[in-house]
Amino acid sequence: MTGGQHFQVNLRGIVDLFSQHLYTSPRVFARELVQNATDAIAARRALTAADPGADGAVTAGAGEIRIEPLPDGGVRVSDDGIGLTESEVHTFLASVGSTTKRDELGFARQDFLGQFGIGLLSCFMVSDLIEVVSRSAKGGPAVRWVGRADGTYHTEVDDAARAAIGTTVTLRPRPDSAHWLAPEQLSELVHHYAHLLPVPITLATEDGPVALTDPAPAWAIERSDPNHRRQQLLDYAEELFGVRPMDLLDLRVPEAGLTGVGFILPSPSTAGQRGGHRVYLKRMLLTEDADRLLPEWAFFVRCVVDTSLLRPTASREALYEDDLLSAVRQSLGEQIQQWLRELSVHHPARLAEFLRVHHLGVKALARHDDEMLRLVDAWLPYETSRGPMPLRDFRQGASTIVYTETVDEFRGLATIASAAGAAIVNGGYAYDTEILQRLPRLDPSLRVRRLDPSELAATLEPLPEPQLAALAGFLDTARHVLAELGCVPQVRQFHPINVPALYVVSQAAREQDLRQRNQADADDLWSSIFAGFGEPETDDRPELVFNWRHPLIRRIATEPPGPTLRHAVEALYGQALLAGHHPLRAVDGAALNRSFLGLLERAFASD
Ligand SMILES: Nc1ncnc2c1ncn2[C@@H]1O[C@H](COP(=O)(O)OP(=O)(O)OP(=O)(O)O)[C@@H](O)[C@H]1O
Repeated sequence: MTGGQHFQVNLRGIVDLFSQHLYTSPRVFARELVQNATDAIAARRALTAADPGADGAVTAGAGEIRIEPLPDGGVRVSDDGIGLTESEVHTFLASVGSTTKRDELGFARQDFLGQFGIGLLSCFMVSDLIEVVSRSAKGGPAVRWVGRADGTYHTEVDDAARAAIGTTVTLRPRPDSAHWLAPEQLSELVHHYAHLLPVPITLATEDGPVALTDPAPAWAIERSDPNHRRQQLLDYAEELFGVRPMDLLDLRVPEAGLTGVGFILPSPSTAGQRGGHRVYLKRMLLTEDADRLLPEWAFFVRCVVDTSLLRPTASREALYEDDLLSAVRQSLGEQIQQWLRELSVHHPARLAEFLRVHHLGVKALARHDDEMLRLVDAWLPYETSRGPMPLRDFRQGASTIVYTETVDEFRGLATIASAAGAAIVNGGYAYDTEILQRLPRLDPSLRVRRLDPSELAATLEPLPEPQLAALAGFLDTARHVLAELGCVPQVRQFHPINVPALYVVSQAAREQDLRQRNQADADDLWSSIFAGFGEPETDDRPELVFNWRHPLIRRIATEPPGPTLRHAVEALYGQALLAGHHPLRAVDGAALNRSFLGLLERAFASD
C-alpha cells in the first residue's frame, strides 16, 4: 500500500452546507471578517509582548480595523494585525478547518475569537471571490491569495501590494447578494456584531471615517452616582428590549470571565418561557436570544452579558452546552436569589412590586422549588379570614393551616369562620392548593388540610334543647321542603348576625353531590349506570343552617305551617346558595322562582 492520499473538499458543497444548515443568515460573513481582523491584532500584540526587543517590524500597530466600500460594490476590510507569511497563506487560508487559533492540543486559545478554521469560508455565501493581501509581522514579502467559490485559488508574492504589516480582505459583489455588501447594510451588520469590541472599527465614508464601535459595555462604564448608573442602565435596557425593566442586578461569574446585568421584566411572562438573553463572547455579539443561560425558574430576568470562557457552537450563534455553562447557570441563579433576598431585607416595597407583577410565575415555580416557596411564604399576601397577609405571618404559632379550595367557598365561609374563631386561607387561586400542600417542607411540624365546611358548622353554637323543641313545627316544614332539594335543616346561633342561613356542604356531601349532578346531566344510558351507585346516605346531605341570632329567622320560625312558611324556607335556601356562590341546579332555580312569586303574591294580597 502506498502513503495516504489527501481528502478533496468540494467547496460548493461546504458553502451550501454553511448557508443552508449551519448559519441562519449569510450576514455572519461580516462578523467573521471583523473577528479575523481582531484576532490578528491580538496575535500581533502577543508577538510583540513575547519579543519586545525584536526589530521594528514586530512592534504592534495601533490596532484598528478599517472598512472601505469599493466603487464596484465590493468591500475591503483592512487590519494592522499579525498578517500571514506565504507559507501560512497556503496552510491556513486554503485548507478548510485549519487555524492558527488552537494550541498544540487542539484547544481554542483564550486570546482569540476564532477557533474552528472555517469562518473565512462564510464570505463565499455573499461573494464568489475572496482576495487576501497580507504582510506578516514575522517578516517576508507581501503575498496575495485569491480564492474562488468554485474551489480554486492561487497565491503570488507581490511585495508592492501592501507596505504595512497587516491584512486586507476584499470581497466582490455577486448579483444575488450585492445588498449584503452595500455600505449601509454592512456598517449596520458590523455595528450589530462588533460594537463592543475593544478594537476600534471605522467605516470610510465621503465625510471621513465613522466609528462603528462603542467605548465600553453599558454596565462597565464607571459612574460615581449609583442611582445615575441605575437610570443609565435602565435606559440602555429600554432601548434594547423596547420596555423599561422594573429593576436590575449586576451579574458576575469570574470562572467564566462573565460580567453583565440582569434586567427584571416589567410585565408578567409565562413561566417556562426562556431565552431572549443577549450574550457577547469576548465582546463580540454571539446571540440576542440565548435560552440556557439562566435556570428555568428565572423567567422574569433578561440578561445582557459578556463572557470570555463560555464556548460557542460552530455557527457561533448559540452557547455550547457544557459543564461550564451549567456552572454559570447555577451561579447566576444564586445571584438572582441573593438579589431577591436583599430586596426583601432592604427594599420591601420593590419586592412587593416585583411579586405583584410576577406572582403567577413565582407561584408556578414554588410548586417545585423550595427557594421560591420560601419567597411566596414570606412575602406574597394571601386572602385569609384574618385579612390579607403572607402565609408565614398567618401560620405563626399555628400547628395547622386550613384552607378552602375555591374562592367562592372562601367568600361564603370566611366571615363565619372568623366569627367562630377559626382561621382559614383562600386556596382558590392558581397554584395555591399545591403551594399550601408543600408548606410542610418549610416547617415539617405544620399540618395543612382542606376545610370541611361541616366541621365549621359543628362549631356553631347549638340552641338549648327546650328552645329547639319549641321549633318542632318550623323544623318539620323545613325538613319537608328541603328534602325535595336534597338538603336537611339545622338551627344554630352564630355570627355575623346578618347571615340568615348558611348552606353547608360537607366533604362527603360534596362528593355525593357531584355524583348526583353527573347523573342529572347524563343521558339515559349513563343515568341508569350512575343510578347503580345507590341511594344517597342521609348523613351526607348538605345542611341549611338557620341563624337563630337573625331577627327574621326568629319571626319566620314562629309562623304557623302553610304555604307562606314553605315559600320562606325555599327563599332562605335560595339566598344561602347565592350568598355562598354555590351553583344552582334546575330544581334550585325553580324553588327560588316559586318562593319569590309566592311571597310577592302574598305581600300584595295582604295589601
Ligand atoms: N485578517 C487576518 N489576518 C491574519 N490571519 C488571518 C486573517 N483572516 C484569516 N486569517 C488566517 O486564516 C485562518 C482561517 O480563518 P478562518 O476565519 O477560516 O478560521 P478561524 O478564524 O481560525 O476560526 P473560526 O472558524 O472559528 O472563525 C485563521 O486561523 C488565520 O490564521
